[in-house]
Amino acid sequence: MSHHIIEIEHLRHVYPDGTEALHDVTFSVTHGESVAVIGANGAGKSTLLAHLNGHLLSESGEVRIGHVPVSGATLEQVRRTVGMVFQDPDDQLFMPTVREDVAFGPMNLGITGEELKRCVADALCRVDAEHLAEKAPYHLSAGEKRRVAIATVLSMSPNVLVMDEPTNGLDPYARRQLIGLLKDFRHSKIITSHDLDMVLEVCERTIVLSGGAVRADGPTREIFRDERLLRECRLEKPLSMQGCPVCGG
Ligand SMILES: Nc1ncnc2c1ncn2[C@@H]1O[C@H](COP(=O)(O)OP(=O)(O)OP(=O)(O)O)[C@@H](O)[C@H]1O
Repeated sequence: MSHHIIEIEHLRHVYPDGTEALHDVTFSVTHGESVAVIGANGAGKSTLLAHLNGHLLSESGEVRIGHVPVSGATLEQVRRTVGMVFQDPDDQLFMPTVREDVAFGPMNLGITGEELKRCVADALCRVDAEHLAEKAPYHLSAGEKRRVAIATVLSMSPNVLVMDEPTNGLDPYARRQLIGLLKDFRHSKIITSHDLDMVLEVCERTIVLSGGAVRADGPTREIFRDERLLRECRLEKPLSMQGCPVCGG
């Protein structure tokens, strides 16, 4: 049996207007791995993530979750395994209250009664949002919305967590909390972000996309030490690796 939870082979994506957003992308992710996908604006990160739970379907190439090829026929099975947190929390929250939003996923999986209550309470607790349970999602601050959006995914206990720009809009305290949460999540995770300091802390492996293609794939610290690669892909070293601007150390 393959030890890969995600396998992507020769994936290409062309949008209806002819933009080739992904070009021959191939990589796999093993159980428990934390992988960052980084790249400049327009590099293809969100397009790649959308293929992992079938929001976009491949016309050319293949995406497999476990042994299951992602296709129209396998969407339900795939989405039980892959929990996706979107870049914009408003795409994830649509019920009258936070509690109902967090309960929506597990209810669809057939969970009811006390078990459902436990799932919801546990997910809200993990993102420190129990006090928001009865609030309307559209009344929440940007950071609160993001935490609740994460809870809607955690409540389904996914084996793979996929997050598009998870630290966007978070204040430093909430960002720090989120980093703790991500480090505690023991299953596989794939994260896109321009917050390269968070990437350095959370992900042991980094894939660099440039112009829709995989430009590099390796240990995060090695990728960030490669100044030429970063320059060519319009990226910058994380601040924590840039040394002290005063003493040069
Ligand atoms: N619906 C669409 N129709 C046409 N082109 C699109 C569409 N969505 C994205 N693109 C194009 O596909 C390419 C990749 O976009 P994508 O959103 O995947 O990049 P990204 O790396 O996530 O960028 P960012 O860091 O800005 O979020 C870009 O050239 C973008 O203009």
